[in-house]
Amino acid sequence: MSGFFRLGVDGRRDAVAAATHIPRDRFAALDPGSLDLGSADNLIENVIGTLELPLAVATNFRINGRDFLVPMAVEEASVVAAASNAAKMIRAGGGFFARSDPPWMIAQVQLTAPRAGEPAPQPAVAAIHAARGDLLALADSAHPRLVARGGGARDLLVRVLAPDMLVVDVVVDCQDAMGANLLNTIAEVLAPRLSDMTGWTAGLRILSNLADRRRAHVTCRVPPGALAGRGFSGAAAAAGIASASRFAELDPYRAATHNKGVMNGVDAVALATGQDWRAIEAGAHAYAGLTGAYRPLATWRLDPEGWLCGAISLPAAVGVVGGATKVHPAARLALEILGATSGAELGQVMAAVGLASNLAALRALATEGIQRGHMSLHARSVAVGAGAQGAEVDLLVHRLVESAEIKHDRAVLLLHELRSESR
Ligand SMILES: CC(C)(COP(=O)([O-])OP(=O)([O-])OC[C@H]1O[C@@H](n2cnc3c(N)ncnc32)[C@H](O)[C@@H]1OP(=O)([O-])[O-])[C@@H](O)C(=O)NCCC(=O)NCCSC(=O)C[C@@](C)(O)CC(=O)[O-]
Ligand SMILES: NC(=O)C1=CN([C@@H]2O[C@H](COP(=O)(O)OP(=O)(O)OC[C@H]3O[C@@H](n4cnc5c(N)ncnc54)[C@H](OP(=O)(O)O)[C@@H]3O)[C@@H](O)[C@H]2O)C=CC1
Repeated sequence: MSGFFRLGVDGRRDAVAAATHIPRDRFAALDPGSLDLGSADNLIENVIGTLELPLAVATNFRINGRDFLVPMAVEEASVVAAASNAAKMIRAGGGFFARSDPPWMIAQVQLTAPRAGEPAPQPAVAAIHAARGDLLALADSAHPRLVARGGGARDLLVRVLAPDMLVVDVVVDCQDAMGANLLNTIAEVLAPRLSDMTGWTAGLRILSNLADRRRAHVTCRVPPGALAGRGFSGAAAAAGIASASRFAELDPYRAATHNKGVMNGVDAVALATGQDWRAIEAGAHAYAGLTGAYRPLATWRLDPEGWLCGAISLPAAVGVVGGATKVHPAARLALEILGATSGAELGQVMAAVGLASNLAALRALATEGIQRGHMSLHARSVAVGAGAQGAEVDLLVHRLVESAEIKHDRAVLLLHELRSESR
């Protein structure tokens, strides 16, 4: 869908409707105000309105040989352009290759010693291990329909965190749901039994957002020619990107920014498709720090032929059922446009968009710098913020980019000049 961005909003809706076979009139779900106040009032508490964000579609994504139009909701200019841009380069190498771990999440029950100063965790640990089968069956009894769908409790581990504190981790296959509510129920069902059998006190009963058993793994291989740009060769860009990856692997200060670039894409897909983005953020950063040092989520290497090879593993606690996926009309349509049929596939798309977002940013940073591409698109929101309307927006953007000072005060001044000239 080359040139998709040059169409107007209506033209883009026509193109997406034609590509997805979703009836054109359904796109009204993306009109302003489609989340009515009554529904909003039922989604959260103390509602006084709704907050709208632009919803866009990223192009060029081919994952495991299948084409996706990827809905993204974000307030930052250039994020969608960057993802589409990098996906086009990656497509030149055959696209993204993705696989998923099983949809396993962890429910935690905290247990504390009955009497301070007399800790003896071993008998409690032994009692829990001995009852493993019964405890897994009890967990399954909380969700018979999940078990019927092929999900349910898979494993149970006991870890001694301190002489007077244990945690029981129950691994649960939650199929196509994000799983938080499912797992919290299981933790609450197990807690009294664990307490009875050990004599220890049950504390917190909640899922863990470190979804490291449920990762999406995505790789890609990009021919250097696809990375060439204004005034730089593909080989130079590829080498610069591999070096940028090493920088992030060696320095947590850089890794944080590197991962911000990854999350530009991941969060935008999460928001558009009605996911719990706080859970995804928490999981991603906890995973990035799991080895003790904070690490980049996506890495890049040159292979012997000089192609650029990228890889990402992302905890993917996402679902195509439950949460807000059925309540928010725009999220519902976004999921339909994406056409992901399972939570695992949605996680793979998110990881692919994270990898693409990272590639676009690193390519710009390692060559011409971020400002040309990013700031020229950011200039549009600066122009609107300064009060430009209709045809004034393009004219003001042009002048702002020419002035190389894309700032609010400058935009107000240039808009004033523009209006005086046309009087
Ligand atoms: C901004 C571009 C894409 C321009 O890139 P360009 O070279 O001017 O683009 P092009 O005209 O050659 O077009 C190439 C493709 O890009 C897409 N594209 C191109 N323009 C548009 C547009 N207006 N709207 C939508 N899509 C666009 C589109 O897919 C197009 O293909 P086509 O449709 O022509 O076949 C490029 O410079 C770029 O990728 N820059 C990176 C920008 C970026 O990473 N932004 C994120 C914000 S910065 C940040 O938050 C993170 C950071 C940087 O700190 C992370 C880090 O440090 O690692
Ligand atoms: N720390 C955190 O991250 C926390 C997050 N949350 C919130 O929890 C919500 C997510 O919890 P979650 O349990 O996913 O959501 P829900 O409870 O909304 O939905 C899951 C339910 O969907 C039904 N279902 C239908 N089809 C399937 C399928 N194919 N696979 C799996 N389940 C299916 C199941 O119910 P049935 O079997 O009865 O049909 C299942 O219990 C989010 O809103 C999140 O914000 C809440 C607390 C803490």
